[in-house]
Amino acid sequence: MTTTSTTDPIILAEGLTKAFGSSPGRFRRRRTTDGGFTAVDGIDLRIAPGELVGYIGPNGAGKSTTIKMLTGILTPTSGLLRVAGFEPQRDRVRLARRIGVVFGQRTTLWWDLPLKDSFTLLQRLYRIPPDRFGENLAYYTAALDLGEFLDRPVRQLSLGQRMRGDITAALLHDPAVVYLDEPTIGLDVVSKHAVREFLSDLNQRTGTTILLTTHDIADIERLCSRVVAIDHGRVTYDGSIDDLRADRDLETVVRELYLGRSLVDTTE
Ligand SMILES: Nc1ncnc2c1ncn2[C@@H]1O[C@H](COP(=O)(O)OP(=O)(O)OP(=O)(O)O)[C@@H](O)[C@H]1O
Repeated sequence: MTTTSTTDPIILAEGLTKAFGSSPGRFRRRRTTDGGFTAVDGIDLRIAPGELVGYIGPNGAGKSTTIKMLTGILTPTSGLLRVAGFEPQRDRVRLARRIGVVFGQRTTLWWDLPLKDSFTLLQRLYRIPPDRFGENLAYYTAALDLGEFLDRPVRQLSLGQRMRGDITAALLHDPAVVYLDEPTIGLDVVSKHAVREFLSDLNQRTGTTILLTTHDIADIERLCSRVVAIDHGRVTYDGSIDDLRADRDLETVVRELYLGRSLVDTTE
């Protein structure tokens, strides 16, 4: 018998902090007299396998910095961090097999190569077995309607086509956790809808854990049963959008979440 349960978090952060421009432990406030800056300021987060969580807040709140720590790109200044049982910055290579990342404002695809060649390179990089790769590529080609531009160089793709390519690239190796940083930014209404429906289906079909950063409240409404809002590097709300909507209209919810006011303790 084991004491571990299926509800053990797949993402666990305790007191997660990232300060730029100075040494660990020197920050008590976000801006410091020596010009340093605390982008993420003691975040606690527990995300269970299979959750689809919206991670939102105003510009500069610290969302991308958090995601960069969750992938191992940035090293936390202090605090505890585990993703799929790994310490991201120490186990970056092993963790890479368990996570997928999409940065909506950038592509991870090879610009001059046909889209399908990027996928083949990723197969080699992640050592995806040929059968599995074939199945996944066929699935995503159909689900995201990639067929007509698989042979086109990435630089010739529209934003919506490129985004669908990036999402596929992040999923070909069957990651347990996917971070999506603004996956619908700049897309037209139809493409946004297609991406949302795809993500919802992915989450339900495979149980992939998804952490989604977005400024589009429709993404949150359609996809996320739970929202974590941050501002000035601190969590201001962690709960369901329905709880917020019980006594507020949507416009007020959006304003409060994106202005970063604390919805937890309104006496502040
Ligand atoms: N390498 C860095 N050095 C110094 N400051 C940084 C660095 N990276 C980010 N910051 C600062 O940390 C703060 C948080 O940035 P971050 O990119 O995490 O915000 P964000 O919530 O993702 O914002 P947005 O919604 O605009 O993408 C910002 O004020 C940013 O200027």
